[in-house]
Amino acid sequence: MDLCLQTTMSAVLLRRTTALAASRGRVSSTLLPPIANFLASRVGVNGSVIPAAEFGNFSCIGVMERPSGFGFQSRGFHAVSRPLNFRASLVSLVEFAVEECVEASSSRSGDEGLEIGKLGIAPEIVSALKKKGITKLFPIQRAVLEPAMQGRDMIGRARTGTGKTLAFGIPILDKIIQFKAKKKGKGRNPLALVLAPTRELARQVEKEFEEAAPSLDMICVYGGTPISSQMRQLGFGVDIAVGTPGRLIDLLNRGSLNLSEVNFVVLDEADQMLQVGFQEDVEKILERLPRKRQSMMFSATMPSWIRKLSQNYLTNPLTVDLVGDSDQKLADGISLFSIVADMRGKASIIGPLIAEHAKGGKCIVFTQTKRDADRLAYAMARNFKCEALHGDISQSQRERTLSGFRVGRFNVLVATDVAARGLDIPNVDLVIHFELPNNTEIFVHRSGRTGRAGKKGSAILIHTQNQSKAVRVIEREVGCRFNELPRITVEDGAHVDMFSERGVGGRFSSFGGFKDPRTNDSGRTGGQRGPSFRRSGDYENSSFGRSSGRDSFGPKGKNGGHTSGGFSSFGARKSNNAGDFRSSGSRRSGGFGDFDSLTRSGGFGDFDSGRSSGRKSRNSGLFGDDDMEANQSSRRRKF
Ligand SMILES: Nc1ncnc2c1ncn2[C@@H]1O[C@H](COP(=O)(O)OP(=O)(O)OP(=O)(O)O)[C@@H](O)[C@H]1O
Repeated sequence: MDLCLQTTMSAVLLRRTTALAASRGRVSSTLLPPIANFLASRVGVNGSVIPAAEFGNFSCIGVMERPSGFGFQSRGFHAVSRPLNFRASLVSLVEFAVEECVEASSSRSGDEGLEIGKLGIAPEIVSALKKKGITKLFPIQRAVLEPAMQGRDMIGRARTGTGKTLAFGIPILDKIIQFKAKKKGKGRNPLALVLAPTRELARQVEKEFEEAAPSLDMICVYGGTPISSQMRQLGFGVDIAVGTPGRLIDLLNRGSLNLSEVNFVVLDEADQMLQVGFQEDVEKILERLPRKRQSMMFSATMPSWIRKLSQNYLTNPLTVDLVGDSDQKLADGISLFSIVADMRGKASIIGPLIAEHAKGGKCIVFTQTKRDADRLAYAMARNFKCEALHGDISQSQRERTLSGFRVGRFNVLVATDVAARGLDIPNVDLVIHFELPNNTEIFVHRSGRTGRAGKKGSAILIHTQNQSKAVRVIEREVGCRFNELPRITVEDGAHVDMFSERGVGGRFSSFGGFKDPRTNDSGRTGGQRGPSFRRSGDYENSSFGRSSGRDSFGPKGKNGGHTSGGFSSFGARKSNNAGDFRSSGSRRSGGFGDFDSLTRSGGFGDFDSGRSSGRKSRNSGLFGDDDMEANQSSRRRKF
């Protein structure tokens, strides 16, 4: 019988679940079946349903079906475990965790009992996580743990920075540790494979796995690094392989990588992995995996097309969606701002924005193109210690740049969307969208580099007056509201010109990591060294903090608040020339010229209509040799 595993529960049902839990006070574990039956009867699902709950702004939809028996028996993996392929003690303890989810929804109170140490997870993982200060499961981890331990295929969606890596990591690591303990031997071929879209993300996932399960042997494979050492390491034997598709295919083709024993495969950032142009590579890899395996897809964004497409790769997938369709899709801690600037003045307002909003922490500025990342980083180097990150930068420099940013050697990273997804860098307090992203998914991911793991942060979208309509589209699609910042005027002397030929091409166009060529100042990290500015009264009075619901949509008009006078010490030059870039003669293909597409495409509201039109061309030099930084100039802007 076809087990209907993807069940949509309406908000009403969620509330009923919550109300049910609340009406009974502390929900005992014995209530789970009645709740499940209640939900099942309402939604007409023939099976059991994990209660849904709300965690603050998290709408938790956890739907579970009867055990399908689909698992790992074919390889004898965990063959001696219970019918559901996991240890009985864990079952009851995970039920307890679910119970607490229900309770949390009613009381919004603490989550005692969710301690990882009490869930029957391998002690090695428990103590390793404890060392990192991780002692309790985050909601997505709670929701995923039980079905993942059962061996269920699944689609997992939760907001950025909410712990998806460990959500799929803990069950996989636990199973492999148990398996190895029983087998008492060293595995040769990987038992788990995680595919990530960028090298940096692959490394991060590997690191997180390694830290959580130090006894397991991991390999991380990606381009731009010598393949021979990866081949050697594979020869010694590994438990888990993490990598980007291009290098994985290379290793497969050379016969160094054998995926025939993979029991678990994860597509991290699945919606990017399955975009047109990238999907073929992923498929080539999936074809080499055993048919019987557990497959999971995770992302903070799951456009409708991916749910349909996922049927090709997953068997009876369970959807665990903590975002939902109607809710706002950004992490709770992110305050959103927008600011109008004309094309030429944009670079000049970044300094004031950083000084005001980064609060001494780190800032990532996202550009649309690699060239603009170089130009802007170069131009900003006058006042800030900053570096560029994009796919044309050598891998070794990319790694130096990222680690320098992590440790605070410099505090401003100017990056293309190669850094938009997944990267978990501590203390990023501010994200600046220097240009509109191509679609709302990218907006969500870029913004999600701040406000992670319950922390607070700000994201500022810079746009021209002409792009106001696109900003409204983002608000609608993401379910958020921008607080508009007063326009910033810049004094002539303080103008940052990213279009002067000094910063174009040549020296800085294909590598990052440059220092301020003029001051050679290496003392301050991220501090503003440039012209001073001050806040206007307007600015102080503007309301900060993202409004999370429609009720808080203020009375401010669409473009209200564009008063001059913000940062009045810059005030000599007041820019009213929105759009004048087009006539400046500096227009480059694929760069700001893209903004024209706003008027050309006329395509608002098509965010969910299909996949990105990004194309991958290994030979074009527009991509790293294997990761998935899209060629920005070839992408169709959806706004
Ligand atoms: N249970 C937990 N308790 C405390 N911190 C946690 C927990 N789980 C994960 N974290 C931390 O939260 C941060 C964000 O986790 P992670 O990178 O997995 O988020 P994500 O949901 O994958 O984000 P993105 O969608 O941006 O990829 C990491 O620093 C991670 O170590």
